[in-house]
Amino acid sequence: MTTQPVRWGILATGGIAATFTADLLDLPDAEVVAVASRTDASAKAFAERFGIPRAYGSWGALAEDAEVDVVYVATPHSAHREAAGLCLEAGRNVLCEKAFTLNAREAEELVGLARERGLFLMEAMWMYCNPLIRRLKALVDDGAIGEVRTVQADFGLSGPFPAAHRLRDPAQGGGALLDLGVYPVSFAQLLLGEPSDITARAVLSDEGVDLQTGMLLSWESGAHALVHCSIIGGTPIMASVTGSRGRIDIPYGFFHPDRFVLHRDGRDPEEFTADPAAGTGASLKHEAVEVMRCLRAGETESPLVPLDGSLAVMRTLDAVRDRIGVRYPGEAEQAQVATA
Ligand SMILES: NC(=O)C1=CN([C@@H]2O[C@H](COP(=O)(O)OP(=O)(O)OC[C@H]3O[C@@H](n4cnc5c(N)ncnc54)[C@H](OP(=O)(O)O)[C@@H]3O)[C@@H](O)[C@H]2O)C=CC1
Ligand SMILES: O=C1CO[C@H](CO)[C@@H](O)[C@@H]1O
Repeated sequence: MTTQPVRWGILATGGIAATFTADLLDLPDAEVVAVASRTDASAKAFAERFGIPRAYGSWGALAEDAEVDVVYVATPHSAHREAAGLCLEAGRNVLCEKAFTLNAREAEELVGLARERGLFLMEAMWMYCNPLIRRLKALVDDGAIGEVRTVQADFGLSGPFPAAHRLRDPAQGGGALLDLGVYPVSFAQLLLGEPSDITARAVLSDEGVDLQTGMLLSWESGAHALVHCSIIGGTPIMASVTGSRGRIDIPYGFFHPDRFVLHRDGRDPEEFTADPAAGTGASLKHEAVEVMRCLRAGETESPLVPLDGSLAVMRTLDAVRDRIGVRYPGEAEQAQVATA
């Protein structure tokens, strides 16, 4: 039996759009049929580079393309709501880059749209689709280290990122938290769910984005997560999960691992490594494969990256930003509308 390829549309032509498109083109059951940009020139250049048949100079034109099965939204965070919303309203399924949106309110709107229309929507939290992260979660859920007491995870890059870079620009949802902190927070919440208490401290830039943020997330069980992110310092980018009967350590690059070590109390350490046949940990193919599996199975949500999980992460990021005093342009007005 032959499988019809899933027809992808790419919305935006920046760094991750190119990486993801290259990975898609390597999958035999995926086809990239269209790309959209804010400008015709950029859409055409991207289409030529990757051999994509249709190039649109507007997001709306891609959203209206009924020959597209799913759109990958790869804009800066500030535009996820608008771009993904346009696509959902026009009847397209959507894979939307992390952080899912600027804030939980926007995320709820997208989830509402998708659920009302019976369309597929997923945050591109590729870490959750990584085979070793899935293995780690299964081990923890099966009690391999007992009851989880502490999660530690960090993601810091030294840059330097110039003031014009999206990571420093409030108008693009810049800062360490939404771009990098979303990984350690999502890691902790994968294992422990939504925290009941949140403490955070940050150093802010002159533009008002967080340069580095330290967070202590707490759960009623007594579990803690110590989480850190930075765009002014290259941290180890490691994670560990400590339980009542052992610990799991993930080395550098914890959010796309090729290896981790399980220490069960009283036993020799056990090493888990990626199956090379399944692709490297750093591949974005794992999430693309999951999206296509869901579409073929008629599932509108991925069990690996559930929408309620993405909403819970956005609520945590909102709470952290509330503690550290980061607000993005337009958010003050949104809050007034919401409470009016
Ligand atoms: N999964 C992963 O490993 C990674 C995920 N990401 C996520 O992907 C998203 C994009 O990041 P990245 O590709 O690094 O960003 P880039 O700045 O490289 O690209 C973003 C693209 O979005 C489009 N765009 C739409 N609106 C704007 C705007 N207001 N200002 C600037 N560009 C805009 C532009 O494309 P055009 O000119 O065609 O309109 C631009 O090229 C972010 O959400 C980020 O968190 C980023 C890196 C890695
Ligand atoms: O999601 C991401 C993964 O890592 C990148 C850097 O290495 C980040 O900039 C990015 O946004």
